[in-house]
Amino acid sequence: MHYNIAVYNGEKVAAIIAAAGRSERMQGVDKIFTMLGNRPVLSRTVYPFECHPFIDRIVVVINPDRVTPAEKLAANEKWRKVTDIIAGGERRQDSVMKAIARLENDVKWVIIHDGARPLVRLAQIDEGLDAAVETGAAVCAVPVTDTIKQVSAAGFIEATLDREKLFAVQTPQVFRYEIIRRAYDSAAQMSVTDDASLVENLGIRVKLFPGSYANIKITTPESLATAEMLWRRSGD
Ligand SMILES: Nc1ccn([C@@H]2O[C@H](COP(=O)(O)OP(=O)(O)OP(=O)(O)O)[C@@H](O)[C@H]2O)c(=O)n1
Ligand SMILES: C[C@](O)(CO)[C@H](O)COP(=O)(O)O
Repeated sequence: MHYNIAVYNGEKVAAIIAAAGRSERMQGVDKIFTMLGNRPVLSRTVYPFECHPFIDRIVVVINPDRVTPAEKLAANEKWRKVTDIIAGGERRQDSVMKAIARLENDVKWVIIHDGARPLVRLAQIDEGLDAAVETGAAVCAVPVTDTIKQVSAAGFIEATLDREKLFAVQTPQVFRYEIIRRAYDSAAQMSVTDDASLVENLGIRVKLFPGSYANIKITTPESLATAEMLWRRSGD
């Protein structure tokens, strides 16, 4: 059953959980269903969105081979807000595009989040919505902590970039529905690694809001080990 009661400033908010990747860098572990503190990573990721008072509905995009396990998980977890579990596409952006197509015009805000970032906090959802009010687009990010070099194809340093201006962008990424829909519609030929890139391409300013060094993306076995340590430390 879907309860239509949640709004942000009177406007409906949908979340998209992009979880349709192939976990190719995980050496055979399906990172979306692997356990983190006795619960699958996907459960951990969906939970803050399921609990959040502003989120009305959630679309989960899943690898085509894993739709049935995801549906079983949704039933076990008794997720009330997950209205759609759909098969993803080839690239992350193809998966997100399929999810956006599921949303109707009555949704005013869309929060896009990686299924592989289970350590997102409830407060980051609030902060993202508040940050997005100004231009209709906001992404969470942290200052980079390494020195970043621009390198030639031959492997030589070309430039040392000014670290003060460099941020590592995470998810959640928050957009007005009309903006993200237009961004995805207008950039079918572009290949991007995050949703904000498509919005930037429209010439719309994207605001940063504080991410967290704990909001890691599980990408490699090492990052899963880090996530487990961070999860234990969080005390949940
Ligand atoms: N076709 C795709 C590819 C990725 N993702 C999702 O986008 C997020 C970020 O992608 P990434 O960490 O690169 O995940 P994978 O694509 O699974 O990783 P890999 O490249 O190692 O296969 C993940 O939650 C992943 O499930 C997606 O929904 N659809
Ligand atoms: C969207 C993202 O998580 C922001 O950091 C990231 O760009 C996803 O990249 P990936 O290549 O799909 O891991």
